[in-house]
Amino acid sequence: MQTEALPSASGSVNGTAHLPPVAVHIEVRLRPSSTADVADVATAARVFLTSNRTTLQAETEVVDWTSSRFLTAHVDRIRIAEIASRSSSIPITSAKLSVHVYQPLSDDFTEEFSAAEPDADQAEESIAASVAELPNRALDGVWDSLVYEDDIKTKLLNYIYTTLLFSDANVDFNLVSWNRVVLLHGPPGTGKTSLCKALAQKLAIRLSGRYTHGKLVEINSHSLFSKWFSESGKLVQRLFSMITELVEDEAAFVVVLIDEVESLTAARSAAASGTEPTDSIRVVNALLTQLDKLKHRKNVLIMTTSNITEAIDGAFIDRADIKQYVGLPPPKAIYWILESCLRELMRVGLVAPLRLPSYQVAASKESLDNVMTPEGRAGILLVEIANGCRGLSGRSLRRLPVLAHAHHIGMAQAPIECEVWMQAMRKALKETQPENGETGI
Ligand SMILES: Nc1ncnc2c1ncn2[C@@H]1O[C@H](COP(=O)(O)OP(=O)(O)OP(=O)(O)O)[C@@H](O)[C@H]1O
Repeated sequence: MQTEALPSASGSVNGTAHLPPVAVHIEVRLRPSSTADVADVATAARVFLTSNRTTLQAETEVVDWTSSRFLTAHVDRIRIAEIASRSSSIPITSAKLSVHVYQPLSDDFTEEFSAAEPDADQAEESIAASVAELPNRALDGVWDSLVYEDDIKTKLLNYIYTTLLFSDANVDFNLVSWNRVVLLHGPPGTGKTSLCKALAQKLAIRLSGRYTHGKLVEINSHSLFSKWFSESGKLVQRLFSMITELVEDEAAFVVVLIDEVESLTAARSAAASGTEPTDSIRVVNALLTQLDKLKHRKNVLIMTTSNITEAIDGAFIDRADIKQYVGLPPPKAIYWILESCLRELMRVGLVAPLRLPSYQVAASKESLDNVMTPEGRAGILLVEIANGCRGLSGRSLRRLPVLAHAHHIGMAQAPIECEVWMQAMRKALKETQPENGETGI
């Protein structure tokens, strides 16, 4: 079994004197031009970390590896990803390093799948799905950019670990079964689609020991309910035969993403109440049948998203192994998101560099000692802004720096002091909040 590629389900420490080593996942990205042997790069990264680190901190970039000529020639990013422990930092002596070396492809490796018959006139208008090769450069870093307070990301990774473990152990499907379907639901702009794509990328990196490559199939739900509606049932069948073909390649791990799944599955209940044509029942039934067929495959995962959970067909919801609510971010997550925006603007030179304190420090009374330093003032101001942003989606938050610049900074010479930029964000936030307190951004 090769399930060690993902963190264990609990990751907890057992309290005995001789603790087993803790799995630490290191992700190493090869340069596009590198032809180095993956095993050599993994060894070099392992040697570098064990000789230059005393502790390892989860979710951090390693930046000082350029002292290794071999790594410099072949690698452009090393990241300490997850640590399978409750603690986010562990001594290197307790760590069992799992090094995952990958070389992402460019976006050009995306194909489109038309819903129409190959020779039909409407072929161009009816793109039913796109298929991207993974790992993909466009998706690199998305996983790290998504911030949730409750550990949604670990939950998803642990679910995949469980399904791999159960599949490898040949658990009898008649006795214990699962459907390989995940449903993320919640308000718009909370990162559901991004999280699905980021998970697909993560799996392609993490499972590279057992699958040589990954595929992300994005289904366009709307095109399945096209104006050629009576054709939709057949269309679902054709689409899923294409997916089955991909899944038959056992060297590939395939993630199928169905966004706004309610548009596909609401139809059956509407049909039952007489407001939808019976064709739509056929589409939903075709979809459910096809999903049932895929559950026996080891190398596939169906990720679905919805903004309106109430509208989803009950039979579909019942098939989802994980139904995860993805809500609006709380102040702590808002702080992290805005801080990541500011860090990016500092990286490109639009904002003057400043080391912002963590949320815990900035929000606690102890930090008042630092209130007079630029870092302390900036931290306190950012906490205030984060509190004022309650109720905003991640999408709106990532837009706030743009509005701040457009409305309040304009032509001023970069780099702008961080505090000035934050004041501008505060003004932009106020302007978008109508009298009743609801925000309009
Ligand atoms: N929790 C979050 N942390 C960081 N960024 C976030 C978060 N939530 C949303 N975003 C950002 O908001 C943008 C929109 O996210 P995305 O389209 O994935 O959301 P969604 O929930 O699928 O929205 P919709 O339902 O409207 O399609 C992305 O750029 C994403 O990075």
